[in-house]
Amino acid sequence: MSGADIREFSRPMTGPALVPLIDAIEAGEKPVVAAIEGMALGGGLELALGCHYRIAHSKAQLGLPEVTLGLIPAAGGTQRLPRLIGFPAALDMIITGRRVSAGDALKLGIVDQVTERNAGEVAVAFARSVVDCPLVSRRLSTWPPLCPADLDNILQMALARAWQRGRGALAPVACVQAVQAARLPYSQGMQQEQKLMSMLFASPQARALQYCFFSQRAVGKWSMPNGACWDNSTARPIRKAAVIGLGTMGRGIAVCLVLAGIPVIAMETDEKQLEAARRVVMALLEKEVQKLAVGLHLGLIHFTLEQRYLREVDLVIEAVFEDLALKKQLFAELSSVCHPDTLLCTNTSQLDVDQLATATSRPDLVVGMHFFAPANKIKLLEVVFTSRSSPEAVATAMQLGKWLGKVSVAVANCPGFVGNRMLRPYVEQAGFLLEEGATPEQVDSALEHFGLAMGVFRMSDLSGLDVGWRVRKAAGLTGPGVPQGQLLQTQQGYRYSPLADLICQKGRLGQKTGCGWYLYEGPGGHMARPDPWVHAFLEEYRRVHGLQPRSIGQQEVLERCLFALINEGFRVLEDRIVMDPVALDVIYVLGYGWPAHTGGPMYYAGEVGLPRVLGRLEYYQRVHPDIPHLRPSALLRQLVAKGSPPIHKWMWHIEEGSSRL
Ligand SMILES: CCC[C@H](O)CC(=O)SCCNC(=O)CCNC(=O)[C@H](O)C(C)(C)COP(=O)([O-])OP(=O)([O-])OC[C@H]1O[C@@H](n2cnc3c(N)ncnc32)[C@H](O)[C@@H]1OP(=O)([O-])[O-]
Repeated sequence: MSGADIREFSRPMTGPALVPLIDAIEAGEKPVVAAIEGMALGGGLELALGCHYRIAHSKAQLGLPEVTLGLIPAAGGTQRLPRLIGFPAALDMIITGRRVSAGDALKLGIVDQVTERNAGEVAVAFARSVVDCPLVSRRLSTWPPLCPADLDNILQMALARAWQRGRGALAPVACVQAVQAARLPYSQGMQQEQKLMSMLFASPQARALQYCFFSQRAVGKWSMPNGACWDNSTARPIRKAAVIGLGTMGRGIAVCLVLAGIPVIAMETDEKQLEAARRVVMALLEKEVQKLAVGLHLGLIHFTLEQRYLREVDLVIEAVFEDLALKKQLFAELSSVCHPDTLLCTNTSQLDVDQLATATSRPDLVVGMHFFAPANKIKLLEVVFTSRSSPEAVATAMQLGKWLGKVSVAVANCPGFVGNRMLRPYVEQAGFLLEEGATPEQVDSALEHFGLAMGVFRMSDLSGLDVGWRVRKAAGLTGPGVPQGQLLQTQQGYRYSPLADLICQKGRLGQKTGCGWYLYEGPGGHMARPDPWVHAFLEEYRRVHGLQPRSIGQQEVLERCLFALINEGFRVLEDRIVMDPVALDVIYVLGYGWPAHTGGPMYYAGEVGLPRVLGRLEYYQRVHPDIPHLRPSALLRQLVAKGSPPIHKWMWHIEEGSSRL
């Protein structure tokens, strides 16, 4: 049972109230045994906690995921679970919303028995065996709370962890407060639980998180401009796959495939790189085997230097060095080496998938599968289709993503696809703010205070400043033939900040070199500290170029960076790169650390108010007429003119607009 019907949250709840129902079961004189066959989540687990005994099938999963919906368990879970398994374990489950396996639930004491047989049948037999046993000790709400001596410290640490998990998110903090009330008598604790739930239930954050829940499922119902979509396209079975290029991304992708039980040919051209990859991949798999406690055939993966093994695979994912010529050459080779029906996928994050398709004899079987680092952790997968990609190829890549535990989002091929395309104006504004007087830490703290997992400069240092540098060189924006560091340098007619290029030229590439926008404890360090060298560098740059620094507030940082990103999102919709704005929100929440409790960039724009977003962009565009990314998109203007319809109606206006053309 997956808990309360989330769809009911936006309308009056129907059916019997759960709390009195569970209390009545618990108080009853007949032993009630919960049989947990599949999922016991949220209200489902809370109902089971009100029963006197719990039997779970070995494949069952249990959890209280309410926090992921901006809520708290509100049918006694915050009061019964700490009594049953203690405060630390209960806090961990409730603050994270994570699911536990039946085996772990047995170890924790949540269930009384785990069975490989039909849980219902076992529960009936169990009920018969306890029919004469007294129930008084089985009523959790009557148990005294198990208050450890250091409970205050445990709660303080839980509060700090709750805050760290989602800066600005209300629900994790409320979870701690509700569990804290389990030190009181049950009825008083329940009053606190209900009070906190009432505060959260109608909150904008709860609505935003529930929007995220449904959005991540809606993107599975993908469609393409040519009318192909999820329910008229058939995915092919993937009996064996290959990963070519075993750098960081290739290794993560190979791990994903093996964990999904798909045999993998892991291929490199360099012996040393192959051996290094073998060691890393096998270590990652060993770790997953221990963590997941599942049987895994490590023999599923075969490391090789030889292309001949590629003949037997159904799908190839290349993750070689991000160089177009190299990838085109590889795709041309794959055309002749692989079986004619083999899908050829690229993990490129920036390069033109259409050009790769052209390099093959099967452009219809070429799609992008853009994983996000670390590939075996980040749930997002951008499936990039070209105008020639067949619906079957897209359906297969989307399906494979799901098998790998990813949320696959189908996007049309364009520079940067969706995530990186929207990121460009965001990063660009951050650079301009440095020129105008801000420091990297001022910009980052404003963005992180908003809730982003990492500010733009910390994120750049993590991924490596040379990544963006290579892209700008390829775009002809910088490099040996391009004049460097001139006043508000214009490139291709628009304002361009050379700051990142100048930093890279100094060999400051971020964490990997021990310095970038920040200073680290050494190459590979992670502790970002403000760097006096960067401050002096910025002051000198402004002096040389006659730039009068000014104090820049958090509001301007957020508006310039986030609204520029949102504006590009509207352009992505105008260009029909995706067919639904929820796709942009899913991409940013899952792939770029956008705070889920605000719904995602496009949902957030609706919450802020489209007229305000438009007005602020118009203001900044007047102040900075040489920055086209600040020019409000036509769709944003159109939506405001139409009275700012809700997000699920935006695409209708695009259809309406394009049908008028
Ligand atoms: C009084 C308060 C009591 C309590 O404390 C509050 C709660 O219980 S709060 C609730 C706490 N419970 C949770 O937070 C559990 C939320 N659910 C999940 O975590 C996963 O769905 C689950 C793990 C159950 C299955 O994963 P999977 O196998 O990958 O499958 P899937 O995920 O693709 O879902 C298939 C379809 O079912 C839909 N749907 C699913 N659950 C719900 C729901 N509760 N409601 C409505 N719909 C739901 C889902 O939208 C999708 O619809 P569609 O139209 O086909 O796209």
